[in-house]
Amino acid sequence: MSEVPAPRPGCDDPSRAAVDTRAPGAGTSVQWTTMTDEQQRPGDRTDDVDRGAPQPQGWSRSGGPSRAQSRRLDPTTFPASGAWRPGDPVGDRQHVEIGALELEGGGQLPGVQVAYESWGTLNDRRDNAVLVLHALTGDSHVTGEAGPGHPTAGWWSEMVGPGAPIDTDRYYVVAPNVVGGCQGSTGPSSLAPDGAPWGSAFPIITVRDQVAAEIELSRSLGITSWALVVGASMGGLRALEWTLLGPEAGIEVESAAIIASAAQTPGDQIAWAHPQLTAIHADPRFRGGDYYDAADGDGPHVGLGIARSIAHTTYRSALEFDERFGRIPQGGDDPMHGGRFAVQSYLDHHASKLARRFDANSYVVLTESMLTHDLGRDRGGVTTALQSIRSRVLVVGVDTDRLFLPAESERIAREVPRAEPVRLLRSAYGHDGFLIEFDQLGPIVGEFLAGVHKRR
Ligand SMILES: CC(=O)SCCNC(=O)CCNC(=O)[C@H](O)C(C)(C)COP(=O)(O)OP(=O)(O)OC[C@H]1O[C@@H](n2cnc3c(N)ncnc32)[C@H](O)[C@@H]1OP(=O)(O)O
Ligand SMILES: N[C@@H](CCO)C(=O)O
Repeated sequence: MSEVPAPRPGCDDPSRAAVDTRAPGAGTSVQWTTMTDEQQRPGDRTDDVDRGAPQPQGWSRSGGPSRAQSRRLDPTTFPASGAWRPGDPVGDRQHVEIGALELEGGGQLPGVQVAYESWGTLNDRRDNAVLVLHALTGDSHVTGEAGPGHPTAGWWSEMVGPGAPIDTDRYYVVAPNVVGGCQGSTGPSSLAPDGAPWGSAFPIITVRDQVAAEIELSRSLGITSWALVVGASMGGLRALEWTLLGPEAGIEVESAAIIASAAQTPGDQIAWAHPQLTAIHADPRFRGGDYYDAADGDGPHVGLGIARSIAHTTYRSALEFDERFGRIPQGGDDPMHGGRFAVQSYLDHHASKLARRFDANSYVVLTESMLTHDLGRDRGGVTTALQSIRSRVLVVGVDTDRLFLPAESERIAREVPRAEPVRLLRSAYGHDGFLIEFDQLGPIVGEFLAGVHKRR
């Protein structure tokens, strides 16, 4: 690797993770972190995904070390669904009812509600609105603390706020929860007209359906022009669709920023998603999608956790895993005696975190919407669709992204008439670079937005 980023602030915080001073990563300037057993919270001690009944420890029948070692967590720490439900603390959410949504695949989703958060003030000219679109397991909590109603702190606090690149002293920022998700907009955990959660009956929805709901949200808010629609990853898919569906619906998209995303989901990404979906479907506690009345610990947290650990692998880079974790065992574990390597513990940790805060059906519904994403569908192909975009467009990729390859970003920048030359974040972190490399991303987005404003 020719270039590595500077050490990240916060990585040296011993309460967060122990600095790994062992061989992997030595010689690079990246301050990789890992974590000792002692620093894990008690509930996460051997992390994380319930792997079934306790296994015998000790020696195998072959006389060699046994592979079987219990890593069982208390399954009751996993809710059947981590979805936000009516009656839960609303936090900073607001809700609008948009009625029935006609679906691209046919049929309709009745009684749709969109939950969103907003910051700043819409000016008198109504030309300072910015729409921020979250990724697969993100939500409307773009900035702000974790707290009642918000399981995680804002995922883009460095990007959105007073004086930030998307300056809420200047712009009115709106972030909806995606339809099909689990944080307050209608999704599989919502109640269907029969009064029971949708579960397995929730229809297939597409990225265009999600954007159609966001267009109705715009109308409800009286916004007929967005200064910027910005999204990363799955949010970038929606932002791209916005550039075409918005104007068709009479809503201007003055500019769009498409970050670590693609115009059409490639086969490689479909392949990565397949075992994730299979893991959820294969979990007997998924029950085909009808698990909402299950007790804590009796929901599909195993399948969802496996899906997340596969996905998380694609969100990071091979370089990081090799240099940050390498072959280091986790804490006192001995992989020769059934213990884990640190990278396994790390993936288990992210698996269990998501399984506690997300909903398995939403994971399936949103992943499927990503798989069918194709900007060119019914528009004469991707190139024709990209060439018909009239908005100013900023395209940002991450050089080590192995999920949304930089070539996907380059294609968008090449084909969209008013796109700027592609910008690549240089990062060791892969796809998640858009959640980490704020020193690079902040100025890129901030200057683009300032330029849009200036050119008016
Ligand atoms: C646009 C959107 O909508 S984003 C979607 C919503 N956000 C997400 O899904 C983000 C999920 N989180 C992540 O992907 C990452 O944590 C990021 C991108 C936010 C931050 O990345 P980084 O700062 O590099 O964090 P990293 O990947 O090292 O994870 C840190 C966690 O791993 C834990 N960890 C590190 N090493 C180990 C280990 N060996 N064993 C177990 N856990 C470990 C840390 O203790 C820390 O735990 P915590 O988050 O519970 O405090
Ligand atoms: N960490 C992000 C990556 C996918 O863009 C998410 O979970 O949504």
